[in-house]
Amino acid sequence: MCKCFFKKIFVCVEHDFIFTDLNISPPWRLLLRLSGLSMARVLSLFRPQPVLALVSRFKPASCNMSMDARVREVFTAAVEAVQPDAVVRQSVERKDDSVAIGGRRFTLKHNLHLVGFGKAVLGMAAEVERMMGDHLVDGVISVPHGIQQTMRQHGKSHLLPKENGQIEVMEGAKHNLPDEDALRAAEKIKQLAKRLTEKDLLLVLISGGGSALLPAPLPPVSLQEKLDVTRRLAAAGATIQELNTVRRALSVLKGGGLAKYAHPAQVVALILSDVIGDPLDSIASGPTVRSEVWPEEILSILERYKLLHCIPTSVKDVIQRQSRKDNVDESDTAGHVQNVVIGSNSTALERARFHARELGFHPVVLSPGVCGDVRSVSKLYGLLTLFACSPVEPPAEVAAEVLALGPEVGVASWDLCRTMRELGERRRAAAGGLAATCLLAGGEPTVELTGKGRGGRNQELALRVGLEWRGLELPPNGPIFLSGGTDGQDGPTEAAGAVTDAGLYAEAQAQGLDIEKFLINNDSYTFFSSLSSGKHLLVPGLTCTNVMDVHVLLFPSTFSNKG
Ligand SMILES: Nc1ncnc2c1ncn2[C@@H]1O[C@H](COP(=O)(O)OP(=O)(O)OP(=O)(O)O)[C@@H](O)[C@H]1O
Ligand SMILES: O=C(O)[C@H](O)CO
Repeated sequence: MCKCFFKKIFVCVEHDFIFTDLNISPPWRLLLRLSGLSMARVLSLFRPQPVLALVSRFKPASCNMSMDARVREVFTAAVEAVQPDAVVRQSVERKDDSVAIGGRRFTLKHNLHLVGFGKAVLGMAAEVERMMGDHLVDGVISVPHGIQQTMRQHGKSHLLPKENGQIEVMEGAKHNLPDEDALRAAEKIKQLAKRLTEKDLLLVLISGGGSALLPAPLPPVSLQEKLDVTRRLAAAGATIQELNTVRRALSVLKGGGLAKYAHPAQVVALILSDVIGDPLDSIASGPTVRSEVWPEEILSILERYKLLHCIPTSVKDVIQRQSRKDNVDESDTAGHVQNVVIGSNSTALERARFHARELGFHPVVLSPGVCGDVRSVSKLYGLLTLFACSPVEPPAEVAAEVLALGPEVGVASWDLCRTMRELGERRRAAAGGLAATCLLAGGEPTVELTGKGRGGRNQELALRVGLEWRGLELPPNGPIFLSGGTDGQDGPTEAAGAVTDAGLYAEAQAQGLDIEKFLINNDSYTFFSSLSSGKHLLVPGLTCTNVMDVHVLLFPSTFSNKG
């Protein structure tokens, strides 16, 4: 009886989830509920394209599904939540001749203009066109080289704007580096913004990769000079915040410059975040975010990475000239710019959490901000595995070790304590066995490149977790770990990441593969491709979105077949 009640509540929440996904307003929701239509029918009526993918998510969890299939399903659900069209649908509400975004309503009078830059904006633009195409006057988006063809090949044509519509799609920034094509796109975007009046509404679509797709160096700095500086900084290990602080200082459009050009039009930026903590000024270097440039700050970043002596004079001059560049004028504060984060790693983790529960696992979310070297991160997951799996209470030193790792991996003590407590409670409840639990995290760890092999941070992390598990006494049907990039591409490889189980080390040994040797050469892709015909690789193809990485660690139940 009690179980039935909770099931009903669960189904209601799940249905609300679908309604939100489809952007169906509350009165329609009520009508649809009363009509008794099945959710599959609702899905097919309102959104035929991804119907199969969504319907498949709502099939009951099969007891016969392998752990490998389940961990991959949780990842797929995470990526689905941040599909570019879905995030736009969920945050923009069109009603007659008006649109509500981020709690504000704007009147549409054939006054809508659109610009965008980043790896996910093609699909975002296609959805804006579907929802508001009748009021759209013009649009220019700057997207990665070759992305339209790739999307057609992957059967994702619904994420492409209409061929002869109002949106001009410009491809550039080959290999994620600013180039002449991206420069031309940036100039067109600037010109469009410049033409606007106070009657206009400019939608700015922003996602990861936007910095390289919107280059507009401040004269006399040339594109090549700016590229050289950012490249050297990246190679020296600068963080994305440091990199983009320098980019903002050398750019006409970054750091609020685009919003300044669009003034006095209303500017609304829809942002899909690919930076830990969603700092608005760092995502694509914040072209709609008011920013101040402090020469001392830029110079200290360049000094930190020992680059001060080798930067061109033009760059030095531009930095010194801006004693205090305030890129957005005061009218900005009067509310003509609105920045709205419409999707992030947390959005993906939230859906993953939901789906893990559907599959019968108790979800525990560690943090969406895991960073630091993959060695430290894999050590953390090794230690947390002890909390979930050890037959007796782990010694106090283990908790101390976890807490000591916190600052290195960007996770607060509070989150670590909460996670250890929850894992401990699950273990105690299972009285010496395992309780079906799903540990989730996200972020962007780093790899120190020492070799010349092929790999990526997700595959290397999965491999290192396999190594951490080597010495532990884990049940044969024990934990399974997945690390995957939500963009579908991990480093310069075809895979998004990999899946590791407790038997990985023995499996590699049996096939004559020396894990340590592969790790020294940063050759994780070659390792996983060679092991058991690549069955541990995660290869979803390009996903057309990017909210960094997702980590899923599943512990099965040893008390029922469910695990
Ligand atoms: N052989 C390798 N093994 C492990 N990691 C690698 C290897 N080669 C490159 N990498 C790492 O891959 C990262 C680049 O990967 P990727 O192209 O997925 O970038 P990204 O950060 O996801 O890009 P974006 O933020 O634009 O989506 C770099 O941090 C680099 O250190
Ligand atoms: O484009 C960029 O600057 C990075 O992807 C961070 O948003």
